[in-house]
Amino acid sequence: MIELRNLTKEFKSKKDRIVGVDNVSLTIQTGEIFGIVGYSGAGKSTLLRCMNILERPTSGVVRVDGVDLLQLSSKELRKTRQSIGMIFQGFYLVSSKTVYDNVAFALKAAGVENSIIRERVEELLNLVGLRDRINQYPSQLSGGQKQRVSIARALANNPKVLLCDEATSALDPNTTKSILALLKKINKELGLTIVIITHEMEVVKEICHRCAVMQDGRVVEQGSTFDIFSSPSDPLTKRFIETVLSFELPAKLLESIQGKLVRLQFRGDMAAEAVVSDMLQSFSVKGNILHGKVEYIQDVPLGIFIMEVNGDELEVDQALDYLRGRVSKVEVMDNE
Ligand SMILES: Nc1ncnc2c1ncn2[C@@H]1O[C@H](COP(=O)(O)OP(=O)(O)OP(=O)(O)O)[C@@H](O)[C@H]1O
Repeated sequence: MIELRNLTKEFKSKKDRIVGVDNVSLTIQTGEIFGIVGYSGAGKSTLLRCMNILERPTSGVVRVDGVDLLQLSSKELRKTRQSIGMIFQGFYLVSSKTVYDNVAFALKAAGVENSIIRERVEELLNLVGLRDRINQYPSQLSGGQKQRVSIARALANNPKVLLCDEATSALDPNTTKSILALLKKINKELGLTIVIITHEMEVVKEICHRCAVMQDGRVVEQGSTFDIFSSPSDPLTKRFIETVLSFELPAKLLESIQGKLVRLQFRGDMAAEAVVSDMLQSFSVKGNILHGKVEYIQDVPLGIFIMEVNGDELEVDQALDYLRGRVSKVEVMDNE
């Protein structure tokens, strides 16, 4: 478990005082994948780097598995850091070393006996699907393959936690998916706690069990990924969600709308069509579905439909009240 209590990090120069992280408290459970999202400058990297004291907080508490990292001596901290692996957007592989040596380096640095290093490196490269590249150099690998090597290196000393600093931001969408699938696999197979910082909500949707949204050094909202996607409350969170769940209706279509434009949200596996057809049978209104999709958030379906409802105003309001009783959210949209 990672516990951050009232964590603040200030950067001071002669002229300025910048607050990178501002009084953040978070608890990340053992074995979960936790996402931290925010725009550039929100404080994500600083917060992540405070989790292994690469950045020393100005105040607050950082506890990993009950150990207060700020109370450790430098030697104890170096030892503890071996249980916290980290990967980065820029991979940081040593270009003059082979894949084997890049991974073996982490084991040698931790004082692992030479006799078992080869076997361990092969095991790690099998895990990340790169056993056949063992003698190649980083320049001979694609971005996704380089990130796989850096994951193998980060896992070399059996960490309990893996911190990922924008690990997929330099990769194309397909490669991003494959790296996220690998992170999901190691989370499941090794029970590893993973913390991911990203500015892409798609990454959170894909693999995070829970997430926090950051702005100006503060956490503005946190919760389960499904709850954050289905009921975001902070305006910034809403903006992030729209990057994944937005519906653009053509201007021409919006102009032609006579009735009320309504957004229905279905949680889980409620049958959207059945609810709408029941409504049409029970009230003398006309309904027309204009857009809709079902997104899977952590394997739970979240359905969103946009429809026009036409008819006598009172009848339309009653029909919408009926919908409110059957689906998780009904919003009347502005069609200007
Ligand atoms: N070493 C530093 N010295 C001074 N200010 C810093 C330092 N590191 C970060 N900051 C400042 O702290 C704030 C948070 O930066 P941080 O890099 O943590 O944000 P971020 O959300 O990770 O953004 P990005 O994705 O662009 O890295 C910013 O205002 C940044 O300029």
